[in-house]
Amino acid sequence: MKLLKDILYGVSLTAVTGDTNVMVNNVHFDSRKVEMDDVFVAIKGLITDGHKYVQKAIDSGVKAIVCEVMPELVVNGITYLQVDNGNKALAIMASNFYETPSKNLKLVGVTGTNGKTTVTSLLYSLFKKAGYKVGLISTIKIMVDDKEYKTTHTTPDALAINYHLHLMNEAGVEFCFMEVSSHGIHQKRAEGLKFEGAIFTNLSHDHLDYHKTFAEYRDTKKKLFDGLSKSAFALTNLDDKNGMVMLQNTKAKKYTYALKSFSDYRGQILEHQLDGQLLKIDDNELWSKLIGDFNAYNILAIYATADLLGLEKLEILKLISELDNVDGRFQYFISKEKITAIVDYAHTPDALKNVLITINALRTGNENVITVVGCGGDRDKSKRPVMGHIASDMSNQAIFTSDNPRTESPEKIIEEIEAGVEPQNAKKTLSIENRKQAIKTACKLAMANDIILVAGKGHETYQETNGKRVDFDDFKEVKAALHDLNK
Ligand SMILES: CC(=O)N[C@H]1[C@@H](OP(=O)(O)OP(=O)(O)OC[C@H]2O[C@@H](n3ccc(=O)[nH]c3=O)[C@H](O)[C@@H]2O)O[C@H](CO)[C@@H](O)[C@@H]1O[C@H](C)C(=O)N[C@@H](C)C(=O)N[C@H](CCC(=O)O)C(=O)O
Ligand SMILES: Nc1ncnc2c1ncn2[C@@H]1O[C@H](COP(=O)(O)OP(=O)(O)OP(=O)(O)O)[C@@H](O)[C@H]1O
Ligand SMILES: N[C@H](CCC[C@H](N)C(=O)O)C(=O)O
Ligand SMILES: [Mg+2]
Repeated sequence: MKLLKDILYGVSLTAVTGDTNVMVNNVHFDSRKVEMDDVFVAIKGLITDGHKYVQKAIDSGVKAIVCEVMPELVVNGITYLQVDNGNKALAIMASNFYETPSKNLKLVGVTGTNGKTTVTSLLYSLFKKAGYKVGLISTIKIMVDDKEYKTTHTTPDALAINYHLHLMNEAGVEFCFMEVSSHGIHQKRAEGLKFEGAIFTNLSHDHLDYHKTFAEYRDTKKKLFDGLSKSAFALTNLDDKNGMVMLQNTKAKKYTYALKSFSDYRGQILEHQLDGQLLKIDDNELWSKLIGDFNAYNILAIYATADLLGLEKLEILKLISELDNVDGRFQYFISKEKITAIVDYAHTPDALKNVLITINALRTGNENVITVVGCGGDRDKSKRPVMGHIASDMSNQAIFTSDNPRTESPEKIIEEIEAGVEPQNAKKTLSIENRKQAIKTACKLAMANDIILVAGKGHETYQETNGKRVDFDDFKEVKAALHDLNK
């Protein structure tokens, strides 16, 4: 049990009815989870409004209600706290409830359209290899040092973040690397956290269904940097058009990394092949198993971060050379018949383009590139034709298929992807709604030395249709299909 008054520390209250000197059990923002003596925080969501469930929470025995709008009838014995923003209040209360766990470790947030999972996961592995206890909050999983927890979001809700940071405190974790998505920032899931530093990877087209305009999307990402303290570091990609925008209003110490411009951390690509690339960073050569210009940026970002967090430069370079690809990010294998199959989480136009540039740069002769790709349902529709254009223009054959249709019609999504195909590329495309069949077809079409790219789902192990998830793993599917065809 905790004192309500303590949990409310730092929350700006506009009205209070009842006693704050009471003991409470837990904090929740979902009426279906509250129990006796909990606090219920009512949040205005996109689908429904938490204020509608205040009575239900009271029926379940809560002691206090945090709300933006006071109910007309207040119940005796319940404490009501009015706030301007329920999401913000929830985040501060979550941090207080777990005794500000972010201040007991060095927390680094990573934001940007692409590369967050790659950068956070690589930093987690690098610091583990350096002998530290490390935490990770990512799209793929949450790690409390060696213990793995499942996650449903890239940036979980404030209670889940602070709960896991608290577990990290208990386990003696010293560094935690965390993805900070634009939805997460907008819904204030990371509000009240004490960041040691923040990293910006890049900004390109995504989530324009949610943020409406690109400027709004950019400004949401920027808020992570605006909120940093003077002692924190803010590290940005200087080659990205919006790299410096992120640092405009930050109080933190500013650092830059780049491949093309003069920057604090400068890198150069000397050589690249399918199994890795040779880079030059700070006058030292470094071999990395991760390929593609985009990974050169990711490597520079982790090099700079490790340096800013106090690791020795030469040790960092040695450890980077030991790092493997992150699950579902340019994960590849070569079949008996020398067909290369690559599974990659490219689910945005920019990521797809980067991956195809990287693949095309690896071609040595007239081998074909066959791309299997789809776009998620209930997500930004405007990226669909753009991805259709990129896939068909940059591959010899593009097969459009389903990628988590969610509540939308898979055929309609595919039609929207097809709409971006230019007439001269039309004969290079096929549409096969069933992803398994699409992958099989790609494998049938492939000949020795060809490259198959299966894009969009990366590490995901499911296909989601109408709220139901069925097991599906691109890497297993493409491996099995090539094997069955004896390739
Ligand atoms: C669009 C979006 O981000 N929605 C998030 C939002 O849900 P919402 O606004 O729809 O909430 P709602 O259903 O309207 O409910 C409003 C409130 O009423 C409460 N409620 C509801 C019903 C009830 O019976 N009782 C009750 O108390 C709910 O708990 C909630 O507090 O708040 C929920 C609770 O935190 C999130 O789970 C949910 O994420 C949904 C599932 C989601 O798919 N989010 C994706 C888009 C997302 O966040 N993605 C980013 C990564 C994107 C990227 O960068 O690529 C991420 O960080 O994962
Ligand atoms: N620095 C980068 N710049 C551009 N593209 C990248 C970069 N790093 C990775 N990618 C591409 O984007 C895909 C997604 O990468 P990653 O999962 O690291 O991004 P993310 O930001 O975590 O995405 P999400 O928003 O879904 O969490 C990769 O599979 C790769 O194709
Ligand atoms: N974090 C991204 C992941 C997209 C992955 C793709 N496979 C899809 O389901 O759209 C999102 O929620 O938009
Ligand atoms: Mg991610």
